[in-house]
Amino acid sequence: MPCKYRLLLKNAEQLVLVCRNEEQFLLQEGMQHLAVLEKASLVIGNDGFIKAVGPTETIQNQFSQAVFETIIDCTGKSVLPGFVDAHTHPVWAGDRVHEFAMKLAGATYMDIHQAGGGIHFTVNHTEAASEETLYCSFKQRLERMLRTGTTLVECKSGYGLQLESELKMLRVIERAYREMEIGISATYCGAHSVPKGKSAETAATEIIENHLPALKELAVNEEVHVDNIDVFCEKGVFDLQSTKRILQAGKAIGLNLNFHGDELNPMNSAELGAELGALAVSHLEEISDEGITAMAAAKCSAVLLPTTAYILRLKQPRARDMLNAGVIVSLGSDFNPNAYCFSMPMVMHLACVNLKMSLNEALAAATINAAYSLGKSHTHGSLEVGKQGDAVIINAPRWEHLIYQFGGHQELIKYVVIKGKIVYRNERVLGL
Ligand SMILES: N=CN[C@@H](CCC(=O)O)C(=O)O
Ligand SMILES: [Zn+2]
Repeated sequence: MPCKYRLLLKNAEQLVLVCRNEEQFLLQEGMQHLAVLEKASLVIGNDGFIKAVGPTETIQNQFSQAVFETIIDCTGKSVLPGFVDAHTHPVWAGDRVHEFAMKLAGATYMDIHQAGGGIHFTVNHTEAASEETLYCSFKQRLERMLRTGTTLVECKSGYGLQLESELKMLRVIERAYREMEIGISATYCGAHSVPKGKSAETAATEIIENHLPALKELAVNEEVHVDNIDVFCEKGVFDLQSTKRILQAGKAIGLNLNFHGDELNPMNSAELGAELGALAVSHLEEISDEGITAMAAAKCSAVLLPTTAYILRLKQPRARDMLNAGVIVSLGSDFNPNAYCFSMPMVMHLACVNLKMSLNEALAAATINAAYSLGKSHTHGSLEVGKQGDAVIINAPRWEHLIYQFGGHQELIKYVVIKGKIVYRNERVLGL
């Protein structure tokens, strides 16, 4: 009886493994020299995991008797690992296109927030929306992410703030986790803003005493699972002390710490993340030198979000200083009603041009390092034997085209594969 496999990706011009020695993250030199095979093939088994990767001829000989459910001829094409989007806010109602115009006219993010817009605007609309409505728009957003090559995405709650509304968002995320192919890392972000009429301190106490026990119970009953806990640690939102209390309580119920910090003002969030053993801190436009040193030593990943700095015209995160200091740099789209971008290829392009990262660094940050920031780099983020078979096949002989052609991903991406299944096939692919 011949052995059966789910998928063979045959004879790619370039097959980008990213890494080949089971690295959990890449730093410095490792990010500069990614593992890339020329004229290579990849085999994914019926369990959805990678069984073999190597030169076309070697794989052909090794699997000459095998039967494949699907074979994709990748001649003239390149294969990359599916992208990992390390930071998104994708469940909400009420877009903020009107605020985009206000920002272009000079209003700052905090001007709008303090006037009751921004997150508050979205919280009001999300509270009024039914679970079904939220699910429908969320599902479409996930499909749009998938079409840009994202195969694992971090999804935050955080437009509920009140327990019932936060739980509604988490149920919506859980439903997609169960029903959709795209991988999801779920984040409780009830401390995304301080509810009107409350102080940060009382809001923190409410979260610690009511929200977190409710999450714990839902997890025990296997109704809703949450992977990470997030806080918006910012001047005028949650101060350092309230952030610390919430994160410590989250850690005590087994959640990974992964929070917003040092975005608009220097808060010592990076130092706090390192001290508490956070997996990641996001934004970091205002990080201190000490924060950079502390994050590098603690192996706390910096999730950089080039779309936010671009849209809000903030100073750019100091990616080069972080990379030179040995910080594990990751990337996320920050998709939310303020930064309406689904596309990791565009995020990588912005990271190269505005954050001065190299192409290789940007790809490592959007794959293996982003997976690390979610505690998933043992299964995701590279094309290595034993890992989940998530891949992006582009119609170009060199993988760099996907970053180089700004916004060109819609015509370049031919297939997106998750666990060896084709989850997106693009009929609109054109030549270079
Ligand atoms: N900075 C805080 N949170 C989001 C924005 C959320 C919103 O404005 O709705 C961010 O990561 O950019
Ligand atoms: Zn965010």
